[in-house]
Amino acid sequence: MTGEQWGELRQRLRKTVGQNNYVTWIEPLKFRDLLDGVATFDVPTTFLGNYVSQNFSDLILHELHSRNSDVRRLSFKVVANSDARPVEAAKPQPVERKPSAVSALNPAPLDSRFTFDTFVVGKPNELAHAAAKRVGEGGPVTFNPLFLYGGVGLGKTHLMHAIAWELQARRPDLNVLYLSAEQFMYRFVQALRDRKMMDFKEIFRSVDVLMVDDVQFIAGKDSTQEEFFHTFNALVDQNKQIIISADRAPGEIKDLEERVKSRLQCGLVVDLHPTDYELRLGILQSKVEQQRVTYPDLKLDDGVLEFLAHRISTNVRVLEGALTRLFAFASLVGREITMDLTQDCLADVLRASERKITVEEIQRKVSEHYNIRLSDMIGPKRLRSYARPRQVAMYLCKQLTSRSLPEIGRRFGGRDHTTVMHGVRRIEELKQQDGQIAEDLELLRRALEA
Ligand SMILES: Nc1ncnc2c1ncn2[C@@H]1O[C@H](COP(=O)(O)OP(=O)(O)OP(=O)(O)O)[C@@H](O)[C@H]1O
Repeated sequence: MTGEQWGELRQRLRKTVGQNNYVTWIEPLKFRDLLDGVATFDVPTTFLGNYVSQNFSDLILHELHSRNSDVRRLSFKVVANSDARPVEAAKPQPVERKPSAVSALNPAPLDSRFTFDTFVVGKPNELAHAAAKRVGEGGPVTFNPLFLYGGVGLGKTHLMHAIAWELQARRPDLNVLYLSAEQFMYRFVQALRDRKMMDFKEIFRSVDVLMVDDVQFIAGKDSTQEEFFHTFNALVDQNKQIIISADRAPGEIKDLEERVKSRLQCGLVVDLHPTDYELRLGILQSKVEQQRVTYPDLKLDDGVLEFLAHRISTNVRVLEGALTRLFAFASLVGREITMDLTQDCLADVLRASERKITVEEIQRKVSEHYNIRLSDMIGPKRLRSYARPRQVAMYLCKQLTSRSLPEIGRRFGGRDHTTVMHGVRRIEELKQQDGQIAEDLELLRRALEA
């Protein structure tokens, strides 16, 4: 690609993203060069680079590919000051280094923000952090597997990525493969379908470190579990490190075969406990530092962080989102971050965390809204007139409560968490395509948060 071609492409992007987005996000990108399939752009701030990479890189790559460009990845370099720091695209580097068979797997990319440097340690997560650090050193395998578990948004994925980054830096000779259990299953099914099981086995058995996120996903999937079990054993026999995460302890994962459970338990099992006030405050302070890169002059009143750490105790993701919104809002309206502004800007988040919305409330509101009986929503009937409201309710439970998918499943007549996941995804899709559903969701959300 040349600067001129980028100029043309920008004009096409203007049509796709609309004038406002174009002026705010696309116009400031200055094409720098294209090297080894990586197109680099100069950007004025880290924030802009991150935002574009998270929200527009797929679109830009799509446009490039439709023009037969051989750009594989985008990278953004901050040029506001002399020590330009590269900001990698949000979905950038695959973990693996060697151009070996592993690269054919195209596993989950790592998030460049999830490193040990950005992970704040406190009482609730100190053991998990210490164990992850140890594994990240890449020394002799002492516990196998390392099994990390904990509730939603408590940092499991963050720690897994941090281990992978650390290993990549310290031991570039190792083949590190990170993927979600869902991707493991997907690869497995694909290999079966394409009659490429030998390749599949070879790839998985040739890694030095295997990391599987959200392993609860394979519960109830018999043949995937079976294959996972064999892969697991083969790697342990070769003394290769395995790291697993899940939303609960191995023994508590329903529909997981006993032999898999006991395998998972035989290494070091550590949990991430719900955050306490001190940890939340520490995380907020560290996130403020990060926001400072984008908003160096924004004034933050004393007491605001303490207030947020007290009031938002659901999970770290919510806390983080609240802070990002607060900074963006204050900067847009050109005001200091005072307590008043905080309460104004985060009214919905504060309300939601103040008044814990329960699964039962959601079920009741949704059944009233669709005029069906509560028992029909929870019961086994599969008619669309019950199934759709049920999926809407599941979706809202996932969005508005901190319940895990298995927990939600249990409250919907003992359904499997994969049924919930399917329901949630379906509504996510419909929300985009069906105005009526989008409106229903919005109404219900407002009614529940009121
Ligand atoms: N101790 C921490 N320090 C800094 N950031 C944290 C910490 N714990 C969690 N976070 C941040 O909170 C967000 C959610 O974390 P993460 O995705 O790792 O959660 P998870 O446990 O994998 O959740 P899920 O069950 O939803 O997959 C991430 O942006 C992560 O960086």
